[in-house]
Amino acid sequence: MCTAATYRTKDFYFGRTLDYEFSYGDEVTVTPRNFSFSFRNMGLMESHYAMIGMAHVTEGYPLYYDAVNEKGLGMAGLNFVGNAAYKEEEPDKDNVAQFEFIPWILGQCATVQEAKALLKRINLVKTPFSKELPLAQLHWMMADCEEAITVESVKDGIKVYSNPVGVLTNNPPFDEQMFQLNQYMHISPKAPENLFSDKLPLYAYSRGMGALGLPGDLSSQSRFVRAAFVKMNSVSGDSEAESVSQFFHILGAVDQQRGCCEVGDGQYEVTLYTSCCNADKGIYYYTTYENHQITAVNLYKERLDGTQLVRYPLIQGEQIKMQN
Ligand SMILES: C[C@H](CCC(=O)NCCS(=O)(=O)O)[C@H]1CC[C@H]2[C@@H]3[C@H](O)C[C@@H]4C[C@H](O)CC[C@]4(C)[C@H]3C[C@H](O)[C@]12C
Repeated sequence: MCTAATYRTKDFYFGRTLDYEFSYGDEVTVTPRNFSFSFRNMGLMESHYAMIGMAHVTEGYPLYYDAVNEKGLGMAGLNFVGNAAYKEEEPDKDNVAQFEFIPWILGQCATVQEAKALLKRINLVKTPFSKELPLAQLHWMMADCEEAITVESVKDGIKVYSNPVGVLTNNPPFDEQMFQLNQYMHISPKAPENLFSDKLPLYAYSRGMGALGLPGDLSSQSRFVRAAFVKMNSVSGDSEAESVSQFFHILGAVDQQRGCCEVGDGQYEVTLYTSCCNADKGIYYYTTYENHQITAVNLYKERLDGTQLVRYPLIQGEQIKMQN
């Protein structure tokens, strides 16, 4: 399971948790403006916006899981197993493979509005990257500082939903996830009043009782509700440190600990990494399951007009600061 979220203070932040039972070999990867993307059906894109994000790089290609471009547009792919459907190529459409979707959009669009225009012509095709890396069944959140949308390629075609919460998890489809929020509209950060019966002396015996009923499990619907509640009620200062700290706290609400989500054969899904990108400043912050210290890579410290990928393997292992 995974959860993606946006957050706005003075700057705009976009990030996600990536939850899985193994890593493909993830690296913070900068794609400079003149790296040549060769699209399977759409030809070469020789110059484009620069981007930074988490990717598995193979055969010289950045297979992005999530990224933000130099214009502050962010995009993340999350599992959508059983619902994602990719198509055969169609004439008069932009036939883009699932693994090309992030470079296709972030390479050319500065805003969600521009992405929406491209999405009108898109057909996500079922071309796999390779035999070893078959199609990933995903849906995506795209966001800039103004708005967020969810994009799903399903049996009926491409669905584009406005995402007023700025949160995405996995199944079910996004419209159903949103509908479920209706079930939780009584939940509040404030202390509850006794509406149960004025004939009973009920009272709030503990802090936090306004959120009684907020689901605590790891299912994707429950994580959606929990992340939405935490994000929508989030309060923080607007400095960089306070904003980044708060962002990691928001996604901390849906963190997965080893042992709690068994996926078979003694294997457990865990939060392999959590990212938070300052989309205005191009700084990609991350923590990993093994390393809680926040590490960061700055897009603008690289030569943005370059042609070669710049790759940063994740720093692993707890970095514990001894105080005495
Ligand atoms: C496993 C990741 C999604 C994590 C997630 O949503 N887990 C939830 C599990 S579940 O709902 O509860 O089943 C996805 C997100 C991005 C995916 C990767 C990216 O799409 C890039 C390439 C795409 C290739 O087709 C496959 C390898 C791959 C490198 C993908 C491997 C894997 O499917 C990734 C890493």
